[in-house]
Amino acid sequence: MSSTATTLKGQPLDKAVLDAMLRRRMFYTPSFEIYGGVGGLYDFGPPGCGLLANITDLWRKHFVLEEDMLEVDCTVLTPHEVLKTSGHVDKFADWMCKDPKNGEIMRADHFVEAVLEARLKGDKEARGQKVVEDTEDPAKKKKKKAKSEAVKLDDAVVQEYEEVLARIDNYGGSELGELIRKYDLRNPETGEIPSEPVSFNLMFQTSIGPSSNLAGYLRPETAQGQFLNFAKLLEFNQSSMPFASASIGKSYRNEISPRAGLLRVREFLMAEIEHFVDPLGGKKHSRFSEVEDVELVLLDRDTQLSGKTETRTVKIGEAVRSGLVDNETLGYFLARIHLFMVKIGVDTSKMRFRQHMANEMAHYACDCWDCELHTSSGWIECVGCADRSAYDLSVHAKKTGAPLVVRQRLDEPIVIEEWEVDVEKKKFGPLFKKDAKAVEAALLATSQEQREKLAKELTGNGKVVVSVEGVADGKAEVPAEAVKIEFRKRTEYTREFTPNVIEPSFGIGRTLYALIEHNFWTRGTEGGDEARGVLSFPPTVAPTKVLIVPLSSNAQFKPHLKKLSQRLRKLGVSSRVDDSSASIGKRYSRNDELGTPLGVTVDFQTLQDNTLTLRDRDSTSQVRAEEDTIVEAIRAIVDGSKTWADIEKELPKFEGQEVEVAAR
Ligand SMILES: Nc1ncnc2c1ncn2[C@@H]1O[C@H](COP(=O)(O)OP(=O)(O)OP(=O)(O)O)[C@@H](O)[C@H]1O
Repeated sequence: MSSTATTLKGQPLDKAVLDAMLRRRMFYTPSFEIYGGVGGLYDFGPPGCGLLANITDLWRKHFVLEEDMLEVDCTVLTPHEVLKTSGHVDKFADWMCKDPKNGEIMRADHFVEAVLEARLKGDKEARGQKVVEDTEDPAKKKKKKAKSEAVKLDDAVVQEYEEVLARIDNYGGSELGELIRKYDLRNPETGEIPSEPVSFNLMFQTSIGPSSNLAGYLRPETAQGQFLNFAKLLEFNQSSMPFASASIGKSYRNEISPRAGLLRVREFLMAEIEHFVDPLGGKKHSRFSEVEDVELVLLDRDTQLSGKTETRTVKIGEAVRSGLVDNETLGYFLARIHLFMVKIGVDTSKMRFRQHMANEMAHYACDCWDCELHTSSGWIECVGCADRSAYDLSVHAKKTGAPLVVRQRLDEPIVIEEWEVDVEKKKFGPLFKKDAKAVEAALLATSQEQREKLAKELTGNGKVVVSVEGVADGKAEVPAEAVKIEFRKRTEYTREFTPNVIEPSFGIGRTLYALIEHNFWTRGTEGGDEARGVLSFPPTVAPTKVLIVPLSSNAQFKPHLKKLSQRLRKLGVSSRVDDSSASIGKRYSRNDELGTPLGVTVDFQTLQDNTLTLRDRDSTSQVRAEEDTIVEAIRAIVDGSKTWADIEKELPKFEGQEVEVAAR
């Protein structure tokens, strides 16, 4: 597949034309623009809102309803302690470096990537080879600044650069610093080597309440709220496993250098699923057989490690059987993500699933695949699908002492001999006051080995000393009257385990933008005409489904327009009347740019026989029939039960207005 961006009809994508159209039609617009704007913040206009709402509605139907997921809506404001425990306070960071001359702050990995790519481009130019733009994600890069110079490189150097680029998401701060020094990477703007990369936490910090002593953050993902509600959700689900929770909501990340429109912003809509599964039994999925023949385009870890980006098309059943995808549940969700993307109108030739390399994975993940969509900004991660193992539930349980576990009745009881800790809760309160819970949690989180040692300490010294995070000196002394540690034998009738979590995490804004590019094309460029943009969204996601146009401003058309709008409204089909003075062709063109799939014209013949014309956005062909038939055709197209080709076969073709459209 070529990595240059093309339109739906294979034309080279003119980003400037598309951007101008999106601005003109107010899909989205920089926030606070009249104050100069703030990087990475965007407002959505009417068609953008329609598109967002339809994508999230389809998402809810495809995942939440189809799979009986338990939807929750948790708060954005999150106390420090929660995100400290989850690891975000310490690890949710990118590497940042600074130009010593002009003070410019850059994301270190993006900087290395941009400069190396510019050098490779220069090498190709020097060798007289064709340069293909956008080989990777320039949304991340200082593309404009990293201009290439036609300088030939050694073959070995080219290979080294390519290997670095294939693993660019894999480096830590010191490695990025080493690369900068080793390859003498300079900011093209100033000719300077940037400073050593330092870690920059991406969370927006705030304080909750007037006394400012409860530190908090705007959540960087919706996941934590779902984990903290796990025990209640399990109970809601009658303690039955596996099950999934889901949430749609805003998340916030203080990106170092937001750019490329909606692709890297500081406030964005996420739709996340946490599927809780028993870690024993190979993480099977009961509906895997329904998707095992779905073919996915995969870019695996080993291919990337060898510095390549070749993909292969594999049935997900095969990928799981061969161990390429770790387990059925992960595979099931990759296939379901693929099917969702197809449903909303993503071009499958511009979609791939890329496996994360070991160091690239988030601090909690044990296997991860990204669904990437190709755009004019290269390959963009739109969905991350990670196996987060038991990480989150375990750390929150350890910190709070809350039992974030599943208890299952065993068919055969088992006898267990082990060290047990009994805490005298009544003594703990007066002894440790506000730290009581943390001390208790620390004791209960001890391993069998530690308990054996502590038991000896308790008998020998009449007290134990345990490490407790967040208390003075990081330690607490627990006297023998407050705790018992004994080796006991017991019969278990239930099994207790911490579920593992498979998490598909969607960025709706990125998906929306990629969808726009995948459905964009232009017509009318033949014969020197100005290009007219079209967005060929599937009817289900199109912001407005029907444009209603009267032939002229004649007052006699008004009752028909009103009646038709009301009928469509009753069917739940969104429509807009355009009774402006522009020609019918212009009015249709305007709506082609908004992605409106159908157009109805009310003309003088309507007044006589109640017939209407119905126009298809993509082919511009039209049919004519009586109002009831047209309304039924609209309903069928919008709910997906019929296509335009079906309607064209059923209803008489109409040639009249097309002449006017074409002759504009
Ligand atoms: N700054 C952002 N702007 C828009 N969408 C985002 C942003 N960061 C993440 N997302 C979306 O949220 C999804 C899940 O987030 P995740 O933490 O996996 O992203 P990420 O790996 O940090 O992304 P990236 O590496 O591009 O920064 C991503 O697949 C993406 O669609």
